[in-house]
Amino acid sequence: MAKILNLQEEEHLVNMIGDNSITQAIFNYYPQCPKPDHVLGLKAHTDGSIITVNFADALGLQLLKNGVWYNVPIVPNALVMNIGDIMEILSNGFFKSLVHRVVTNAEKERLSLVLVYSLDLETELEPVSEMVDDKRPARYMKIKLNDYMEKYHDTYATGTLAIEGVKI
Ligand SMILES: O=C(O)CCC(=O)C(=O)O
Ligand SMILES: [Fe+2]
Repeated sequence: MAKILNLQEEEHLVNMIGDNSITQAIFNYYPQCPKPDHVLGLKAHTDGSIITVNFADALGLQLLKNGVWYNVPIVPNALVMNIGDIMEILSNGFFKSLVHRVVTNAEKERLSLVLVYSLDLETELEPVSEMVDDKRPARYMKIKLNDYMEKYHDTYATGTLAIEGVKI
């Protein structure tokens, strides 16, 4: 990703990942649902991660693009990766955190294993300096990851997106 951003210091993003960086493994179980039109498995959100890796056994994950929800297909033995809020902030908005949700299924249950790769909670999050210049000033305010995650959980509960709250 540092290469895509053309960062001089290619290891910069990797070097941000230290001994206290957090990886969460989340196992989601979605039972069969007799009323999939009325019940979501997981409401629309972005992940508060650098990147997220997802492995699921059935359709259900949907992504939002230009106001339209699309099914993420199940490709045998393939992992799905999505960008999270941390990467959107570090890249100064070059990479976008993916809005996604999970719909329920009347026919079958669903299992997913989600790996959420994050940083040390003490990290001061802000766009990396190389992604900021006069033409493209910082689009996200500086915030400690711990404080960001607090906002993230509050906004998740209210159904809004934390990333919107740190945009300048
Ligand atoms: O169950 C899934 O496929 C996605 C779960 C998810 O988006 C999450 O745990 O953040
Ligand atoms: Fe998610």
